[in-house]
Amino acid sequence: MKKISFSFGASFGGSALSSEALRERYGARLSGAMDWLKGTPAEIPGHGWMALPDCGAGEIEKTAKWLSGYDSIIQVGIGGSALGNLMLNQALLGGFYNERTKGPKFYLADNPDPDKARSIMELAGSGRTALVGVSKSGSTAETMAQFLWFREELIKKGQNDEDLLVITDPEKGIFRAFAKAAGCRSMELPASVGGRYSVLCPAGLATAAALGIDVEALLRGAREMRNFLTEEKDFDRNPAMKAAALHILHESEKREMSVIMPYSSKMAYFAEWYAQLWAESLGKNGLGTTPVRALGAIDQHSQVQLYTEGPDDKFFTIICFGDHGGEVAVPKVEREELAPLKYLEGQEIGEMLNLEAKSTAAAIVKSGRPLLWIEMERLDAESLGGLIFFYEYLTALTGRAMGIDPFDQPGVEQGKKYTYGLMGRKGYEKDAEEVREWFEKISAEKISVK
Ligand SMILES: O=P(O)(O)OC[C@H]1O[C@](O)(CO)[C@@H](O)[C@@H]1O
Repeated sequence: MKKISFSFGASFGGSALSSEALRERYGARLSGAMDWLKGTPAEIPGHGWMALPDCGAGEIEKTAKWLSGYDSIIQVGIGGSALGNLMLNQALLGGFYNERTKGPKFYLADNPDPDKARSIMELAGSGRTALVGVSKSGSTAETMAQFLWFREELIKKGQNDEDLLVITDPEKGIFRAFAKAAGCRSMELPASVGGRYSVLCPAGLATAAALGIDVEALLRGAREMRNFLTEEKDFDRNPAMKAAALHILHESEKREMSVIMPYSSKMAYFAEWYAQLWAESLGKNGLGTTPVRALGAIDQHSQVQLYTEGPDDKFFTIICFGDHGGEVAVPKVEREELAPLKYLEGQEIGEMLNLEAKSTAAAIVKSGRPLLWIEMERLDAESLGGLIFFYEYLTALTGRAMGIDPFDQPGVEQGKKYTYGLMGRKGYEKDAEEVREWFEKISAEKISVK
């Protein structure tokens, strides 16, 4: 794995605590959380993601080979069953993949949006299409509704259940029952892995491998990061322990937002993926910090005013990349009226992005706000695997040290049940009744403007 470095020099901001006091206050609690994370999935439900880097890519590569024979792949899934794929594809294949590829085109239907679904089907055209359904629970309404619709569309164009792949719990759920009965291809989303921690299992990797992403390298990077983080006991040498302590400290001092701001267009979905991981894992029992996705340099021109002069309620992370690849340099400035732009002459745009990251970090720190600076030598599969594992471990560690379960999501389950009820699913009648009662309250005191 290429180097990933974590710089904590400006991570206290307005907090009066010193590094020594941070270690003293949180060190033992975090060591305890690390010991807890050494448990097994049998002892800790939802803990199976820690073993995923050891699973190997064998079965995934086999399925990927089959998928890559299609003209297009449509994946349906939402939340953890989509964001990991979107993140991997954007970070490692770059923009405009479908326009450039000689292999299958890839479409991900997450939000149930009729316009998007129709457009995907149109773009897939008359070529052969594989439909991949990803759902841990095998029952999420958005995913199941779209799966049923796309399946029907495939049948209309003469395809059948041999063109389906279902990735779901090994035993439970409607999806598994369907895969068994229909005899279609299926892969396991391990029972011990929750959706938002599932990117390094078939849920995230099967279609990624079909598009040419180096899955072995991703897993290798994750493995190296895991081995480092779980073996390094020294608080001052373990970036996950230090970062977890800082997040807890800042939350306790009312810095209740966690801003993540990578400086690369390829990492916009990384911030989305992180937001689910962080919010769904840690937002419990009245605790948690709100993840804020930002993207450099775009958000310099949108949010940085608030970051520097708004309330001191955020802990910032900026992620910067040593090598952006693809040389794009500003040409010679010859026209006289453009002379003030001569300072840009010969400058690399990728380098400009990095200088902007430094400038934004400096401006944030100058305004007294806390900031963690992460630098990745390169954005490749191995390093991304490392960064993914870092964030999964950091999240689990922070949650445990905060005294909450980082692997459940009872608050989202309620909304899912309400939707089932409103859509007439059997067994959820009481939920439907409840949501109607709440909605009476919500829709009172209405002001309509014609
Ligand atoms: O993979 P599933 O079970 O369809 O769930 C999709 C998403 O819905 C949630 O259960 C709730 O939003 C997430 O945890 C999960 O990633």
